[in-house]
Amino acid sequence: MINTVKIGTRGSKLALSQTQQITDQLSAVGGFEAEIVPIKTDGDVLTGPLSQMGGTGVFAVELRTAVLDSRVDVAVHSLKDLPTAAVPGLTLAAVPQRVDARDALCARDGLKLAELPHGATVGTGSPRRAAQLLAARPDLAIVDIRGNVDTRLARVPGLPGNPVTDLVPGKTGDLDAVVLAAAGLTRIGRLDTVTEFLSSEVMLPAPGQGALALECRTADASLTGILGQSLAAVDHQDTRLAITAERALLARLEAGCSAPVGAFAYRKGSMLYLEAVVASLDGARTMRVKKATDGLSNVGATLLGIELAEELLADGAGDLADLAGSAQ
Ligand SMILES: NCc1[nH]cc(CCC(=O)O)c1CC(=O)O
Repeated sequence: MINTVKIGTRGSKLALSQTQQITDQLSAVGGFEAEIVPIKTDGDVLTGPLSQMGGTGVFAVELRTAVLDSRVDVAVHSLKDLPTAAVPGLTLAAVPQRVDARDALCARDGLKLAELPHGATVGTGSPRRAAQLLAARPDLAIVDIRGNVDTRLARVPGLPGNPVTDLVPGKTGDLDAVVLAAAGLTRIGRLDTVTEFLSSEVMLPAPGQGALALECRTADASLTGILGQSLAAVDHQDTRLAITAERALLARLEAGCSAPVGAFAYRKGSMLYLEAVVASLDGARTMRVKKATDGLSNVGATLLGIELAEELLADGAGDLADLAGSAQ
């Protein structure tokens, strides 16, 4: 029997803030004490372009190991950073309600995407974002950036909340815009930097973007235990359906987290819709598909994802993009 529930998370400001919120909910529902335990992950330690670090799940592996080792009882992940392959001994016990899944443009001088000057510099480390930006605006100069959300925002001069800094190439104030997930900006209280929320016609988010994943040891997921019950209470069925479809598509494409693949699913009435895009890295060629199912179950959602992936593969998505997402 667990007395104090240990909740593992990455140590970034974003991770700590989202973990604090969900921990408050969990302990309120379960009536137990909870302690947040920051775990250092490879993704925090390694430097270099994220898209070249190879492999999937740099952020997730250490957290998962900590749960398996019983250093913590629950891991809180950003769902989009969680590899699709199941890990024996771990259960995805809760997927809380998703927040805004969109990507957001944070540009200087209040500019929107269409208003950026010809050849403007836009920072992102994500091939998915780069490809879709270039599909909309082939003239843009995409700059590979990484670091935490505040570090990325600091690259754009004059954004609300940025520290007052000079232009330092490669560091501060040197880009016209950056693109980040609206969810992350909300969670650290910096949504006021957004100059445009990118619509799904322009940019489909990463599978799972805006959602969290709570993993625990399979033995503790049982609904007879207080932890399993509390996790079940924060699970959100529509979000789980959506992310199940998105992740099934990603898995069937055998695409890594840095592949130029976007996907977004949502329930409307009695139907579950799934939209997806696969793009060449230069944005010159994109394939977009959409499909719906009335099978509102995890099996129905999984089949939807698989079927849409197979449509993309039959249309040649594998030739369009390096889906394994290794070298750029
Ligand atoms: N890969 C980094 C990452 N992982 C989760 C988020 C925040 C958004 C979310 O929870 O989906 C971010 C930052 C970003 O993409 O801007």
